[in-house]
Amino acid sequence: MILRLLRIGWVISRHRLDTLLPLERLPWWLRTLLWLSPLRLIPVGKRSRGERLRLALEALGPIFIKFGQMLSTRRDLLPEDIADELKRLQDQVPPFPGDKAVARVEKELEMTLAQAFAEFDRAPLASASIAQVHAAVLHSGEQVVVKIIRPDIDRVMRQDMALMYQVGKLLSKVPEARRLRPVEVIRDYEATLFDELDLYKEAANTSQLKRNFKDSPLLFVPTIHWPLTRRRVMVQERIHGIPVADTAALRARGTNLKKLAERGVEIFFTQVFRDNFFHADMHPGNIFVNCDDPEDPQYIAIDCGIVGSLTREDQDYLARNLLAFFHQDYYEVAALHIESGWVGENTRANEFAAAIRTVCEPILEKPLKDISFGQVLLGLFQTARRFNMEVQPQLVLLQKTLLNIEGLGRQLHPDLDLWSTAKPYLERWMKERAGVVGLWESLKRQAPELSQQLPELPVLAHQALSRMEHEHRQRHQQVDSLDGIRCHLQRQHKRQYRLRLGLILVALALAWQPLTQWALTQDWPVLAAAVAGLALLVWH
Ligand SMILES: Nc1ncnc2c1ncn2[C@@H]1O[C@H](COP(=O)(O)OP(=O)(O)OP(=O)(O)O)[C@@H](O)[C@H]1O
Repeated sequence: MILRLLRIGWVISRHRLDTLLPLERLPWWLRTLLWLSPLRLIPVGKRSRGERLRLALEALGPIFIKFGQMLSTRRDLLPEDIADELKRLQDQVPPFPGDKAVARVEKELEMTLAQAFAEFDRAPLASASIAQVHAAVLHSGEQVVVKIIRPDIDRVMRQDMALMYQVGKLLSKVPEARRLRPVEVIRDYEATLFDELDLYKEAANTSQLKRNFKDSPLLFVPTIHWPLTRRRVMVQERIHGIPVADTAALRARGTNLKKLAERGVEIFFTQVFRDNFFHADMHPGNIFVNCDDPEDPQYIAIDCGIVGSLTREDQDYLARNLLAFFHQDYYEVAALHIESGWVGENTRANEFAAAIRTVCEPILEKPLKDISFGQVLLGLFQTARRFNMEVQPQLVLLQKTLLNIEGLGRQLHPDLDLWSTAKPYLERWMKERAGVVGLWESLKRQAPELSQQLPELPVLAHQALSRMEHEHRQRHQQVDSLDGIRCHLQRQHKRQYRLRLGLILVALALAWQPLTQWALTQDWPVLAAAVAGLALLVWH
């Protein structure tokens, strides 16, 4: 541990990472310490700050490299130049010897290699920072790949994470760095990293994704061989597609690249909205194409270590946000952010809408094919951060995936028009979700809960109505003279009215039986009062 600490200290000094800190904002003791340190004698050199940080992370090994890679996607937290440089981080880790791989497999599976496989290639097919992949053949003759977690990774990871936390804690004492929430970011990273170490999780994600796209012409997911899968070893059907980044090979096969690019977008939206389960590590290394029929190309996805899903509410808000963007209704975007709780409820919607307009208008001015969805979301998150938006890890994951999909799609077909591919999908989804079928589905899902809450229903309905009333009044307070805002509020009011009516009807339907029993035992003045009360509730 001490040795590792010394090494880290040396790497930080050699690359003069101290110059990344805003000296004037540091506490006096740290400033003095840095000023007295012999570190200042090392020349900074001509390299940019981003480049120095990248080189330092590369020198520190896989855990730090992966951390840098994750940070590079957090453009909501990092300056552009550093994020760009971190994107270039490569994890070129030398493979571990085949014998070690075999020993690990035998130990995990508790059987000899010959018992498990008919053939096993000791030379790895691929090697990365966390795992190594070997080709093998099962006794059934089926070709598979065996993914094996690096033998020493647990120890290195525990050590490095402990050190990272120390650095994070130190950074959070510096006011300027505290804004970046270093400890939280490190905690997020740790969770992702531990997830990647657990191949059971990856295997389970893969199975789920496969089920979601069963028999789909859009996406193929290889099968997991569960009897030979453990926490540190995973056996999976071998695929033989063309890497999606190899556009030359795809062209040579006469692949319909436009269709392929559009299918990428469709898969993304299907995963996010239909299945609420999306592959969140969609970099080109994990995507292949089955070109058996070049006019009908099918994606193949591997490495489902990182997946994302949104809450139903976030899913809803996201769809409405995107549609509001299509219609350039910034006030609606702002209102949705407040309604969803993504930004504080005291945010002034009109100010927020103006800020979003400033960011988005220049982007949306461009021809459709040049608009980046991912950039729009990024711009939005950056704006929202100024309005104290809490960082939403799932949304950041989604935005990163969207950027990947977009980048990939445009590489395949530069004229890809993401908006028109996505818009009908979103509109259809919203209609289904808001329509009778959606309402019925949602009622069915909530039936057990509702039946438990039935006796409390009148109280709950009353609370919901009061809350709506309160929100409505609050919004009115925010009204200024802008006509657009008034229109918006009217729309909102109508929507709330419909919702309230719906709520009352649902409450009545569910409580119908006890209500009729109760009504039979009452005198007519009591009944008349109850009917009048209900009428008031609807009319008000
Ligand atoms: N089912 C498979 N069939 C054929 N090749 C595979 C399969 N799974 C993985 N590979 C090969 O192994 C490489 C690494 O696999 P994978 O992405 O799962 O590992 P990883 O350690 O998570 O890598 P990284 O995190 O860098 O993406 C792939 O790029 C691919 O070349």
